[in-house]
Amino acid sequence: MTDQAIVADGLTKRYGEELAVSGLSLSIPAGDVYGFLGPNGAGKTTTMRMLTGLTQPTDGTATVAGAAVDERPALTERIGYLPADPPVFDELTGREHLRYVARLHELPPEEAGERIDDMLARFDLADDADRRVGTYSTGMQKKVGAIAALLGDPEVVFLDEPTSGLDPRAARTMRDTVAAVAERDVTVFLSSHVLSVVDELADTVGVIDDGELVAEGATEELKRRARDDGEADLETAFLDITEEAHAPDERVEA
Ligand SMILES: Nc1ncnc2c1ncn2[C@@H]1O[C@H](COP(=O)(O)OP(=O)(O)OP(=O)(O)O)[C@@H](O)[C@H]1O
Repeated sequence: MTDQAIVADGLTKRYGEELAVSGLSLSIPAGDVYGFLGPNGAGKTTTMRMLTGLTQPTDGTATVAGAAVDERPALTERIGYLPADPPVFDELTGREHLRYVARLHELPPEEAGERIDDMLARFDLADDADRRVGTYSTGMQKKVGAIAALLGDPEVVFLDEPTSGLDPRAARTMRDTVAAVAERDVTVFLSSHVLSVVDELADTVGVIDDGELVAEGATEELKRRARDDGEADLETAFLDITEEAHAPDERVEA
């Protein structure tokens, strides 16, 4: 794996007239936890869909874990993706769904079985593993999606709102799991509106607004930039950055 786990150069996505992501360039070192923040509609999910090969960029290029995002087989082998609303097969049980994902990653069945049992127990899903996913609550489906994203031992994992819909204990488990994954030098691209989660986990934060990256830096540095009185927090930094991005440009008005 190269030193940079995620490299994007001028990544752009246009939906008709709508410019969802505009000339986004990223260079994220391997092993980093990168918090990707932005207001509703800023372009976070669109960026993640481009970086995971699910949506083709209108312009620009990107490489994730050494695979170009249009090299689907090589890319999907090396990455995991937990979308905000993970797709699940209603007719399968939780365990069957995860076995299917393990087969896609060509995990040996015995190893897959052990890993699935371990993750189901960790997420307190063991007792429900043999029930149809269609009968699961939103939070239970999110847990299955998270296990599926991590099952193939990805080099880079994309997590869109990983704690939303989870009860406090499950949210804690999710945060601990992400921290443990990051300890193993997996690169984590984490998008969440829950800034305490990003603050806890992210080494670096990037802020996207109206499709453009408007700030990027070490989490602590971004917080310090927001306040110089020692009361720095990520929420203040986020509000300042996104307000500035929308402030009328006086030079243009003059
Ligand atoms: N399939 C699509 N067709 C048309 N427009 C789209 C499509 N997907 C996203 N968009 C538009 O692209 C922009 C960015 O959307 P995106 O879902 O990437 O935002 P987001 O930052 O993930 O927002 P949120 O925080 O609300 O989830 C929005 O204006 C959205 O309406």
